[in-house]
Amino acid sequence: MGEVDPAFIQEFEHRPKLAVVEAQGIPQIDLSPFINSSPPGNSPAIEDLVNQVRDACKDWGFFQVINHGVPIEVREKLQSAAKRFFDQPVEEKKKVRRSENNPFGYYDTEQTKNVRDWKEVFDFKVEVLKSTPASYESDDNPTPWPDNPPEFREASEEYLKEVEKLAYKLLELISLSLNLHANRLEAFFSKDQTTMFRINHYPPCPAPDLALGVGRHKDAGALTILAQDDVGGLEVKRKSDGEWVFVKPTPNTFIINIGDIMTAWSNGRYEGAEHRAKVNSTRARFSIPIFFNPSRSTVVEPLAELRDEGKPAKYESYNWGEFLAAAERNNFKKPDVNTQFIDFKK
Ligand SMILES: O=C(O)CCC(=O)C(=O)O
Ligand SMILES: [Fe+2]
Repeated sequence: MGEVDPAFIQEFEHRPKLAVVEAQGIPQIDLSPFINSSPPGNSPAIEDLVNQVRDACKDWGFFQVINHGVPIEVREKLQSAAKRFFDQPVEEKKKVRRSENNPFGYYDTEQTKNVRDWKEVFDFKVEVLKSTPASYESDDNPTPWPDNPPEFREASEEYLKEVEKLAYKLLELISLSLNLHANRLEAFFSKDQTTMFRINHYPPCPAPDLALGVGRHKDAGALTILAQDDVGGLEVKRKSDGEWVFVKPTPNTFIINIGDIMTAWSNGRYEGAEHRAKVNSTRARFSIPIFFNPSRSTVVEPLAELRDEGKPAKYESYNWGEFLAAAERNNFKKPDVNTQFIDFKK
């Protein structure tokens, strides 16, 4: 990306510190009791796991998981395909670029809060069997799959299949942690889900003290499952003191964070945390988030079981399909003028 264009420079208060705060990092949770038993019973191990998930969602909005059931080979295959794709000349990558009519594909001019991000991305559509026509805007845009590397599509689809299983397990755990039935959230995802799969590539940056790979933000969806490589750069804003905390890369873990939809469903019991990605001057970094999102027709609102007279709804209802359509439109033209989740806070 060459020298640092002023469009990448963060305002002074948002510039990253190069020193790393690592103490008291996000919780690490071992999913083995839940992954290995199907259906999971009511054992003390499960109860303990559910308690850990509840604490992590409340205190951090973020956690890491180990023994998550996703085979390492599937992840490695995608990581090497992604590297081969992004290693190509930019003209090659632009053959599959995002366009005004199709929000999927390659993109290298993303902004967060009106400042350019030092990254390039490839966004995939998660194909689902359509049982009903989408109610808001067509979502008929297929992913513009690149010819090279030839294994890119297969590696992506295999990875998605495995991570989706993990996502459903996490939805069950989160439901249990909110004292809901394990399957309470599943129906929101069962048809026309709008899950989005992204590969972020952060090239080395000559000014890692001025720019960010991704500026501070919260994820708008329900749940994000992120794989990061061994370079490191993700920072989470710790709720207890507002400090930016580095998420140390740990091999074969996934980073889970709750998004704004979960904040609304839980009626504020859980709240997604701000996070950002730093860059560095020597090593390129990759991260692969899957934004696990419900169907377009979902009306997002605090779940009935989690509101009553003592705890009235803290958020207005909103239509996810409309929200997403506005975000997709604005993202191409003028980022960050779209409706924000915070607008729905009562
Ligand atoms: O690269 C990372 O670690 C974070 C990426 C991220 O937050 C996002 O793509 O929403
Ligand atoms: Fe994010």
